[in-house]
Amino acid sequence: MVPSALPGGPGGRDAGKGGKVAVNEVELPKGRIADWLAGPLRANRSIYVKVALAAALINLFALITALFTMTVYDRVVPNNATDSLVGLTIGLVLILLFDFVLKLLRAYFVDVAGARIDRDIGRAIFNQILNMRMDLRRHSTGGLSALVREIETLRDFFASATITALVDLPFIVITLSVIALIGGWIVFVPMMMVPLVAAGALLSQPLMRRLSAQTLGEALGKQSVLVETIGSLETVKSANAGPILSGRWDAAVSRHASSSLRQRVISTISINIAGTAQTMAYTGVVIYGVFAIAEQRLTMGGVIACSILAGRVVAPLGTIAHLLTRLHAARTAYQQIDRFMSQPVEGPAGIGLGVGNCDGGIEFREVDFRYPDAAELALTRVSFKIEPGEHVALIGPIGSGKSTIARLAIGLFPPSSGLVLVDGTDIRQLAPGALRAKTGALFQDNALLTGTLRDNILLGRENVDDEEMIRAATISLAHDFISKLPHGYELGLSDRGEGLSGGQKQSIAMARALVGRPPIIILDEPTSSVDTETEQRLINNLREEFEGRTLILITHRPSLLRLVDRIIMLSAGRVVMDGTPQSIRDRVADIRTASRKSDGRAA
Ligand SMILES: Nc1ncnc2c1ncn2[C@@H]1O[C@H](COP(=O)(O)OP(=O)(O)OP(=O)(O)O)[C@@H](O)[C@H]1O
Repeated sequence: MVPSALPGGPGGRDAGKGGKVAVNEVELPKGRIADWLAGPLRANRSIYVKVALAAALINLFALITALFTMTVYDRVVPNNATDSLVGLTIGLVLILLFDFVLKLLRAYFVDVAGARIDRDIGRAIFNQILNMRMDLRRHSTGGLSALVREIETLRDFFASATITALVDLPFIVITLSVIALIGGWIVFVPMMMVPLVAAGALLSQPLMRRLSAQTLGEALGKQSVLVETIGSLETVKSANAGPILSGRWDAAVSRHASSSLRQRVISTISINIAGTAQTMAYTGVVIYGVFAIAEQRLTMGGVIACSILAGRVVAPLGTIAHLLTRLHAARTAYQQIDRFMSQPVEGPAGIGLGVGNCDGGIEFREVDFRYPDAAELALTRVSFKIEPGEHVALIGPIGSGKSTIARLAIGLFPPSSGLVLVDGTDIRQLAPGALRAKTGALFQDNALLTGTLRDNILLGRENVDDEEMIRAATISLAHDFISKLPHGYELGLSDRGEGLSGGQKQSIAMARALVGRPPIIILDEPTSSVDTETEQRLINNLREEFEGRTLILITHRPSLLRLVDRIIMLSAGRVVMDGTPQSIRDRVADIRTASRKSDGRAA
């Protein structure tokens, strides 16, 4: 193998602790937003400036409209000055037109920013999922997909009323100043509403924070049940597991419904406090105005302008109260996504080594391995060296660690201790993609993806030509049935290869492992879904195919052992025998004879 420098994934950061659905509050590093969120927000800076500008102008127009009303009542009505009214009306219509256009533009820009945030954060999370270290995986499939959905909560928070509300805040002070200028002490009426609304919003915060975390955790739990059920519908039906899953679903839904109901009640209370305060400010100004007019401290137009402006003071507070209730949902979503995004990705930090000419030598040196959260080691002190071009079978009872070795050999999991080497290089130094490009692997789940048969065979090796695809499919016997299909290799498969039999799926997965002639082939139970006659034909095809390439074959089928020149036998995660098929057979026979003898003596 000739290592070459390749850009690897981002460097590992410390993993946070995560629960499947438990959402705990996490302290964020103060004053710093993570790059995955800060980047998209920064990229939208110019849009936010436009939105802020539009919001500022809209506020200004609101002030002008109030002053227009005052002028009409104080100057036009008493003097019957219809000429001035025409001029004022034309001015107002223009302002209203501007206001209308600006509000449309503001909404449009906010949506554009939202769509970009969605796309950028979504891409970052998807890449993190693709590169995630399997040993750090803590989320169930449903939990993970629910987490991705939380982007919407963040998007809504950052791309909607937030910016407008932030711009509205300084206008509270400006509007209060204008009220004071027009009506003097009357300004205290709307001013008194400010602490009332603020207190309503702030008092609900601790509860909202707790409820947001709880609601999100329960949403993840609900999604887990849903995804698990849909993904295993056939098994669920055949095992008659419907009632159990319905029970789980009902429990998850009612837990989620009850906490989101509580969250909504609290949020509605603080939003209604703001609404009531707005009405109180308006009517308070009118009542105060009656006395002010009587004492000739204020004109009728002044009172009306002040009442309109009083509403403008309290309205943004209402928006902020609403935002504060959403802040916690956004904060919880941010913490959860950040915890996931902070997990180290697979592959070496920074630059990973590429794999040039791969000879195909594989070595396990004193490898211990424990699955995440597992009590027992799945592999204990496993050592073996497979020379380039050697054909090795891994055999042993179920759960003895055969598939685990295959997973470690292609770097899906790093060893807990010890070394896994390919051509003498620790695979933790290799870029995972580069290593897997040199490996053809068939695992037990034979996962096929949505797309054509061609897409599924060429998955990850799109540069391979049709001739090579058909060659691989012919060897795996997939060509036998594909050539009889009306659409042939263009047949579209739906979710997970529905529409194909188990054996057909397996032969497609086998063709995928063989296509492009990778120097290392790993086959985990490659004939578990086929009949003995097909298996025999496959063995004949594969014998020649494996010539000069390294093969790790995991099997319970003795017939497949004809393809290998060495057998490694595992038991309870340890290598118990390692030798040629003949030597293993002899030793097994010796052990059986010895055990029969000792049984006989005991009898
Ligand atoms: N994803 C996982 N998380 C936790 N433990 C696992 C996981 N996969 C396997 N194990 C455990 O690791 C041990 C080895 O499993 P492995 O799949 O390697 O066995 P195997 O020899 O391939 O079995 P089989 O012949 O049934 O395929 C088993 O005890 C199993 O329970």
